[in-house]
Formats: sequence, structure tokens, C-alpha cells
Amino acid sequence: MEERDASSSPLRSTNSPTVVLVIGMAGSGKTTFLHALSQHLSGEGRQRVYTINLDPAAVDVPYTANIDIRDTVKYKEVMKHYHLGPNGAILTSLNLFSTKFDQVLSLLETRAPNLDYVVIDTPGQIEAFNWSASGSIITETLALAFPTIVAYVVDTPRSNRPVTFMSNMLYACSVLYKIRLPFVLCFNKIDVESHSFALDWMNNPEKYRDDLHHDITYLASLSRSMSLVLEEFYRNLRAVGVSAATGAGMQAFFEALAEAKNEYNTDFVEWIRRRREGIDMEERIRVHREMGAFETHLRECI
Ligand SMILES: Nc1nc2c(ncn2[C@@H]2O[C@H](COP(=O)(O)OP(=O)(O)OP(=O)(O)O)[C@@H](O)[C@H]2O)c(=O)[nH]1
Repeated sequence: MEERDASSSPLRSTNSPTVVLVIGMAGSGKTTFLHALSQHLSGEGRQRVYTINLDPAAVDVPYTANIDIRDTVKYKEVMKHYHLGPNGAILTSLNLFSTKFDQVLSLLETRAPNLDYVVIDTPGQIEAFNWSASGSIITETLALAFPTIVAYVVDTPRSNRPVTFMSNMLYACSVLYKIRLPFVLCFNKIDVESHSFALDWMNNPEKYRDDLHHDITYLASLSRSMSLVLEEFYRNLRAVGVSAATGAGMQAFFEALAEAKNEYNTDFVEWIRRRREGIDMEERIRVHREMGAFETHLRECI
């Protein structure tokens, strides 16, 4: 595992860094948001930030990643070796990397006394975080060690139709219920379109259903039914509008992040500990066996 130098700027003392796991659909702006976030934090915020890239297929990463999955797993080799397409190779690369995640944790624990934030970029393959073993391993490992918050990034202009909005919210909901960590919904690209329509729909589900009125497709009918289910999900959600491009909304994001961190400390820590104790041993053995099989091939891929 290679590590690039973390910033050693002599700033305020801290007890434990906050981990921000940036998740969202492909093209929603995760990488740009993470870059804006780390610039804002280390610039005017004068915080010490550690960046991790978990997207094995990223071409240009605009920030300097302290840990980069691409240094460990060669995604194109994984594609060739396992005869996979791009999506399968990204998920498999993440699975391979998660077998090494204890090393990432050791590095973070060594650095922790000198860090305020750890920000983590992830691939747009959301299935990594709503059903794959690697997503669970990564999020559980982090959440057991540090206050960990999910920033779920939404492409606002591409969610401005009731059906596309619903499809994005269903993804968000499935990630939230799988990961079960404090969550901040970040409506990104508000420099292109304000997220006010989204807040309206979340605060007033009747309005959402009215706006679906003219759409008679099967998807609209499904969205109408799902909106009844999601009312509860919206009620417990923090949502902010941001622009990773212009930096608008960052202050609101940090306020939501502080609230989410509070929630982690008050409501989640005990629960996470209990959940860990309650995890079925057989499941742990199964995951361990699967990861062992990946590790056998790992040497040939890296
Ligand atoms: N106008 C505008 N464009 C943005 C913003 N954030 C990101 N973009 C653009 O959206 C596109 C996708 O941004 P990325 O940051 O690569 O998105 P991503 O979610 O990391 O993409 P994947 O890694 O493919 O999942 C790029 O063209 C960005 O320049 C924003 O706030 N406003």
C-alpha cells in the first residue's frame, strides 16, 4: 500500500478526524465535490485533510490523493484477468482493495492525531455500497474507528423530472439503509439549476404526486407508489444544495456535517458497536472465504 505525504501544516489539535464518504451516481460530481471540499477545508478553513481515492477507473483526479486505489489495483488488468466489462472490473477492483483495507485503517490510525478530516472519493457504481461485500467492509471498518458520515451527491439538473428524481432517491435510500450511517444529501450543480424543486418534493409529497399527474407511464405509476414509502425517509434526511464548481452552499454543507457528526456521537456509536457484536459469525467466515479467493488472484493482478 503506497501513501503520499499528508499535509503537515501545524494547525489546531483534534481528537478524531471526521470521515466523509462521498457516494453518488456516475457523473453526479463526486470527484469535483471532494476537490472543492478539500480545497475549502485546507484553504480558508485551515483544517488538515487526508484524501483517499477509491475509484479504480478514475482518469484525472484533480486533488492529490494520499491513498489511491489505482496504486494498488490495476483496473485494466482486472478486466483482462477476469474477462470483465468496465463495471464488473470496478466492483472486483474494489473487492480486491477491501482485502487490504485493514492497512488503510492502520495508516489512518497513525495519522489520526494530526488530521481533522478524511475525505473519500468512490466510484459511481453505487452497487458497491448497497450490496457488495467490499462496501460493507469499508464502511464498517471506518465507522468503527472514526465518526463517519455519508455525503450522497445528486446531480440536481438531471433529477429535475419526477421520475429521475425518484430513481435517484431510491438509490439514496438503498445506500442509507444498507450503510446505516448519518447521511447528508448534497444536491450538486446548483449553479446550473436550483435544488428548490427537490426540497419542495421532499417537504410536500402531495406536490410531488401532483407533478407526476400528467405522466401516465409505468415508471410514473411506480414513482407515485414509491413516494408514499419515501415520505418517512425524507423526514429524517438532511439536504443541502451545493455547487462543486463555484463553491456555493459549502457553509450549509458544513453545518449539516456538524449535525451529522453529532448524531453519530449520540445515536450511532453504541449501535454500531452492538451491530458488530451481533454480526453472524457464519457471514463473517463466508465474506472472509470469498475475500481469500480474491486474494489468491490478487498477486497475479498487481
Ligand atoms: N456546472 C457544474 N458542473 C459540475 C459540478 N460538479 C461537477 N460538475 C461536472 O460534472 C461532470 C462530472 O463530474 P465528476 O466530478 O467527474 O463526477 P463523478 O461523480 O466523480 O463521476 P464518476 O467518477 O464518473 O462517477 C464533470 O464534467 C464536472 O465538471 C457543479 O457543481 N456544477
